[in-house]
Amino acid sequence: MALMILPLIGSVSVSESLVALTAVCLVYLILKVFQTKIPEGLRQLPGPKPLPIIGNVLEVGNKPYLSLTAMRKRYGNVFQIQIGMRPVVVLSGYETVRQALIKQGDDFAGRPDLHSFRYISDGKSLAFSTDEAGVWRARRKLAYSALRSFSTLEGTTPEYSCVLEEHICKEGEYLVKQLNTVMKVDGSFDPFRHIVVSVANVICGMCFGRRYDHNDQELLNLVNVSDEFNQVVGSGNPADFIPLLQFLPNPTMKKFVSINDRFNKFVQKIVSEHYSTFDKDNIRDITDALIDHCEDRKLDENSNVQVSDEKIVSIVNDLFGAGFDTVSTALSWSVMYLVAYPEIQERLYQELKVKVGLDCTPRLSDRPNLPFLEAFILEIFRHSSFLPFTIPHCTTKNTSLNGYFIPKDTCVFINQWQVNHDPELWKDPSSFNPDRFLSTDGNEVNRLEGEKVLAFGLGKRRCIGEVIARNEVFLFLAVIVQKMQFHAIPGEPLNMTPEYGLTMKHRRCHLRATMRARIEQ
Ligand code: HEM
Repeated sequence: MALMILPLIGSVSVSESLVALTAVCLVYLILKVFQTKIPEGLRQLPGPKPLPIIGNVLEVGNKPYLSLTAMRKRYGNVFQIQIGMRPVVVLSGYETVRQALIKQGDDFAGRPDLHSFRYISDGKSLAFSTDEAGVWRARRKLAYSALRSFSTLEGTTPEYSCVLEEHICKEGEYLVKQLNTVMKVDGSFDPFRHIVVSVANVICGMCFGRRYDHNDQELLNLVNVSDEFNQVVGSGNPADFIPLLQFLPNPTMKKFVSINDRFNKFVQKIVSEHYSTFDKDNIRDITDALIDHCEDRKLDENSNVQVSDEKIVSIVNDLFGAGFDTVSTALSWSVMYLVAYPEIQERLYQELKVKVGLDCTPRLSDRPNLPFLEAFILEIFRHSSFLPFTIPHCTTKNTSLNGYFIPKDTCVFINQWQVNHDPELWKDPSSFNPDRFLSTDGNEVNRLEGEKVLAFGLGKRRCIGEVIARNEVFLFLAVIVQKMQFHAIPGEPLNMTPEYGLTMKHRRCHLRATMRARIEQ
């Protein structure tokens, strides 16, 4: 999940623009009359001058993480742009982002009321909706505790420390077999296509108590839906920024609604099956646990925050949706970097060979013994910054930051990409160098350096799946690097340029892999 917006001006028609022009004049006049006064001692936000209707979209362009990083050089860590008719405050710089999201966390914990957000999970999304603070907090707590209890449950056999480890090890081993088979049949494979099914199976196991075959059409359709979702929201919905367009025919919006509809139907079908087979004495997965919570809550007369059953059960949409796209993207990028840096791939393999051996599958308990793999993962998050922005935030009251006044209900973008490539924070930020995260003897990860990488947001809205995600990326990578060696197809150069979207992905491509021979020991 990430920046949902930033419209491409090309998708607005002439008639839409004319109507919007009239509207903009009216709104401009109204805004002038009611403009909030800047309190004494505070300054007005700096930023580029906006054009009527379109604001600064031309300067922002289709790589906003780069253009907004460049603007920061001119306007500083807190500045304002206008997207369409909506003012947006852009935050950069590690200390400024920490100040806003941690020290002034409550002021910046809201979500903007964007038209398109109303279609995600039928407007009941935990991550995207404008739930009032008490409701959002109660749902977030519930989601967090469901995730925690269903990932730390005991595995089906004592060989696994927990069910999360069991799911990842089994799916990782299955992925290796699958890639080996595809290599034998086709001679190459599309990494994302296979990784996404393996990762989806881990979160499906926890949320729905089921897994899908790598050729299951229902799941593959859903994965494609998520790919389209990413593309549509990445290019933006003009109606989010020029409100009048909400009432006019809008092809982008139509596609967006249909994509969300297909996703919701997939989850809804599984949830209905759970309702009809629900047994209070046999809670099978997160969906059951949420249904059970609705039942228990009805008995709890002291509960002071009212959250509807629908809003409780729909938490599973967020967990499932957020749980596979992000982790698959991280892993798919990791494989691309392995191929781009063969000497790093070899070092990772040697570390696994020495510290874990080649006869047993790696486990979560191996994490402290594999510092180079940990450093590699941190550098993937930093260098790719595949979630260049957090989900947009919104101010919950009139506030100030670094001496600038920011009114209530202002949309706020957090530029994670800028922090991860800030030359004041990182030596030679554009080079891919996992060693930057290792102690001088190479035996330990430098945790303080690691904490500066922004991938999961910070503070009140920080990702609730972070621990699971980090464990998944670690263990999947350990399993596949131990068993396989990845290469580019000779004569086909690797394209590492990210495609802007909800999560930034590499262009779909084909790679090769060979099994590591066990006799190499
Ligand atoms: C590498 C993997 C992942 C990355 C990089 C990531 C990153 C993020 C980011 C940047 C946010 C927004 C933070 C903000 O608005 O300030 C977020 C929110 C969220 N993430 Fe993740 N995430 C990942 C995996 C997961 C997983 C596995 C789950 C669940 C199983 C998950 C569930 C959520 C939820 C529910 C929210 C919304 C929290 C809220 O609005 O209160 N994420 N994530």
